[in-house]
Amino acid sequence: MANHQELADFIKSVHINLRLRSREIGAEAAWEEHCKDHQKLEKYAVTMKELATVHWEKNIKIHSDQSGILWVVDKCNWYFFGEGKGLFISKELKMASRYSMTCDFNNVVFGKRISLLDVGSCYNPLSHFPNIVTTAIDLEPADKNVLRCDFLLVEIGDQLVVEDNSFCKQLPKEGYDAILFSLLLEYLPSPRQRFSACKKAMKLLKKGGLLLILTPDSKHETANSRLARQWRLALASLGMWMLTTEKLKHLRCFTFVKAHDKQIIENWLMFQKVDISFDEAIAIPQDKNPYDDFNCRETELSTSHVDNNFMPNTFSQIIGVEDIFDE
Ligand SMILES: C[S@@+](CC[C@H](N)C(=O)[O-])C[C@H]1O[C@@H](n2cnc3c(N)ncnc32)[C@H](O)[C@@H]1O
Repeated sequence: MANHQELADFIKSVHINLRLRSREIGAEAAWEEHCKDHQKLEKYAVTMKELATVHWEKNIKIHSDQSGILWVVDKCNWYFFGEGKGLFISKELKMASRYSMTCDFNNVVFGKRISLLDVGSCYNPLSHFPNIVTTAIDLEPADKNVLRCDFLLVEIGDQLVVEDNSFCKQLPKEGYDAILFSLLLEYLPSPRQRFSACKKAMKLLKKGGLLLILTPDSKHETANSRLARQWRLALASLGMWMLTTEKLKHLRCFTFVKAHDKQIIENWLMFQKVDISFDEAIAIPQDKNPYDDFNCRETELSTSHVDNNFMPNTFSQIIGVEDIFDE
């Protein structure tokens, strides 16, 4: 078994190589090249699974109330079976009345178990929770229950289409109660690709459905608040309200809800100061990192401060829930 640092270095080197390559030849071409490197993708999958299940698992046992995965389960239970959904509906109604509009919630029905699409799942960590039925997809699955799929390319249609070799060809439109992007967006090298992933999530979610985003952030509560605001506006332009944002020690966790009526959120957006194009707005601090200290292209690297945020784990305390509608 490799040690934690070796595994972490390899993961970071893959992310950084992809970002640097994307600067050289453009994000689309770099992505295509990356996806053809099956050996690297396979090594990434095995490494990520080992990091999470062997090394991070130990910490989860000590801090069981603070793991990223348990945060997701907790948030889903709060939203679908606790007060979250009702809270959201009353807020959206209040917002509708501000614009003299009405909002119809009759077509929103969720079952007793949450259907959740885990994008970039790696090893399907949510498979053991009784309230959640997962569809787990990944570029390179690390578990037999994960479907092979490039979320950026997958088609959207009437139903889930899986080919013989567990290749997911199509996902169902408005087919999911919840979608999870756990450490997914920063893997994608450009803001446009991240925006396009969020756009796809919007199409796949039911109205009133939940998009949960976990992204590495080890800085203090407000350090990345400008970026967080950009994300909020970009997601709003797609028709999703930011419901909560919580800063854990190494993570920022967001929940967004697909609006029941897109017109209401469009009205809200008209009154916001928007100084960036939405498809460039899902930026991350690493986009501006020159990586001057990144000399070795494959397995070894001198550590980058920003990318260290990804490591070593996904825990810490929850320190607050923001009210979405109060500026
Ligand atoms: C940093 S790992 C996170 C794994 C897991 N979600 C977690 O939180 O521990 C990112 C994962 O996203 C997958 N991924 C990246 N881009 C993807 C895409 N376009 N479609 C599907 N999976 C993708 C990678 O293969 C990798 O397994």
